[in-house]
Amino acid sequence: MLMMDVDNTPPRPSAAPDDVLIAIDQLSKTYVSASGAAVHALSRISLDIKPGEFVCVVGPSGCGKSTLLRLLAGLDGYSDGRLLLDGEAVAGPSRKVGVVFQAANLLPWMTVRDNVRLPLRVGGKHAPAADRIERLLAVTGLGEFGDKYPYELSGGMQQRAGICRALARDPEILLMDEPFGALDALTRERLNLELQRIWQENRKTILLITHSISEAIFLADRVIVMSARPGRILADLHVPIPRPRTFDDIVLHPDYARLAKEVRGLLNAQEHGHD
Ligand SMILES: Nc1ncnc2c1ncn2[C@@H]1O[C@H](COP(=O)(O)OP(=O)(O)OP(=O)(O)O)[C@@H](O)[C@H]1O
Repeated sequence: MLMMDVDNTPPRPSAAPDDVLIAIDQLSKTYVSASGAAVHALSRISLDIKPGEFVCVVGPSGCGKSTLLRLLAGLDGYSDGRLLLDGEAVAGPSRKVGVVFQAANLLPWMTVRDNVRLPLRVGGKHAPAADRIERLLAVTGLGEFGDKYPYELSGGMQQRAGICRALARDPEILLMDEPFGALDALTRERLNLELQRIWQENRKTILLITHSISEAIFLADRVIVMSARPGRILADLHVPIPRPRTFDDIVLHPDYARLAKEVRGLLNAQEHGHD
């Protein structure tokens, strides 16, 4: 008998394998509420994300999606488990990571260009790559708006500026928490198309949280479905639909219908679990 036929599965190595950029291993997070009660937000989440993958996370409200993103961004500490970015334990915010939240949070007294440039200045780079900033503005349709102030922009444009700012330092990983949640449906679809294009051009690794099943399937290589709190992973669904995708085409795709039904079924079961 060949030795390799024997099932002696090795223990998980301490560093993630080369083809894993984000390694989440048995990750748990418990908050202590103002009244002193323990709030179990995440329970033993395990998930590996490869470089260049586009992963969308859906789940019921309060299931710990934003918590997961904050832990990945190094903005909060975890209670148990392991969290590695590029083989290194997350111990705080990293230059490898850009974050986009639901509100663009642009500084109102700075122009769009200065807002986008801000992470480079804060990061101590004295000669921010002007070309790069201009290219980012152009790619996101803000080429003509660099000198404007945030109040002069629509909500969708502000959100695009927020994406530019997150990309300014050329991070390997982009974490997006409901980035288009506050926008009208058409603007949201347009920005989904733009994000698809930006991702295809740059191949960042993206983890995006959304409440929209169609947005998740449209954008993702994988859709992760989380349970009600404490958040666990219920399903990790591969989206085999070729890119570039359009909304008109994708809704007619049999895999779209199959995946949407599966995700909806899982989420509905969670809602009923609360009854
Ligand atoms: N700082 C905190 N202190 C105590 N509890 C918290 C804290 N932050 C979040 N929680 C709780 O942890 C749970 C998960 O919150 P989180 O914001 O991660 O959920 P979510 O899935 O992103 O929700 P939503 O979809 O509504 O944005 C919730 O019950 C929330 O009340």
